[in-house]
Amino acid sequence: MTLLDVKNVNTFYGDSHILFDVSMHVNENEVVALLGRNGAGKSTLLKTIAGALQPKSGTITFNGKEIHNMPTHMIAREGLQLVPEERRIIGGITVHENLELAAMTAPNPMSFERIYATFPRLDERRTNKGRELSGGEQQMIAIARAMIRDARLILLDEPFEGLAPIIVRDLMVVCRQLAEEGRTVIVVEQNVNAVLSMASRAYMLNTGHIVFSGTSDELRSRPDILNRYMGTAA
Ligand SMILES: Nc1ncnc2c1ncn2[C@@H]1O[C@H](COP(=O)(O)OP(=O)(O)OP(=O)(O)O)[C@@H](O)[C@H]1O
Repeated sequence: MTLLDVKNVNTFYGDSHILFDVSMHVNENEVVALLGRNGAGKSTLLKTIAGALQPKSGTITFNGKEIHNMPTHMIAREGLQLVPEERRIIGGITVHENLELAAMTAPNPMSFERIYATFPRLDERRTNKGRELSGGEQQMIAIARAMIRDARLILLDEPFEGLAPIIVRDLMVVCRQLAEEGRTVIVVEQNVNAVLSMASRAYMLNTGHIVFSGTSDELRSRPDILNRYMGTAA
């Protein structure tokens, strides 16, 4: 079943036209990769889907409901959560308090024990302040907050950026678990190999246009596309 349907979306920053007639869809339980060079419009698309930016035209339907005119907090209540690149962990409070804050605003929060079972590292660091955490641990909290709010669709903006390979491997396992638990994930990443090994399908954005959509296997077999739009062959 289609969970998210983006149709002919055009998004602007002021007079700057950034997304051009972007269409994509995501089925329930899929992990879908969104790829493209720096400045291609990936974050802009995630923000548009999450309601942080309003498209000038086009429609976005989530779980059968039109969401493109809804404010972010209402879209979040519908079960769609953006995990932004900058993570936004609160440094002055503990790991557990960061999670409690997320749970407070959720209609059906997930139990802390399930979160800690998924992230044993956070369990060990429960009483540490946010500012004392490594980049990987901060990313775990950012994903855990979306899980605690019981999001059906999680938008991950460059979750592996700046993280050590061993942490990336752990987070990739978590991303796969999210889909196995019945959640759906869109992941923006520069790390092509990592993201294609998690995602079943991929979209490529270039200067605000979708220039490829297909399965991860199809994209892997097209080094010409990877070279042209990302400057890298997977
Ligand atoms: N707040 C803003 N105001 C004006 N232009 C912006 C703003 N944010 C981004 N842009 C521009 O929009 C275009 C798309 O940016 P976006 O951040 O969506 O790209 P991206 O594919 O996510 O790249 P990156 O990997 O660098 O984050 C770029 O040309 C960028 O300069």
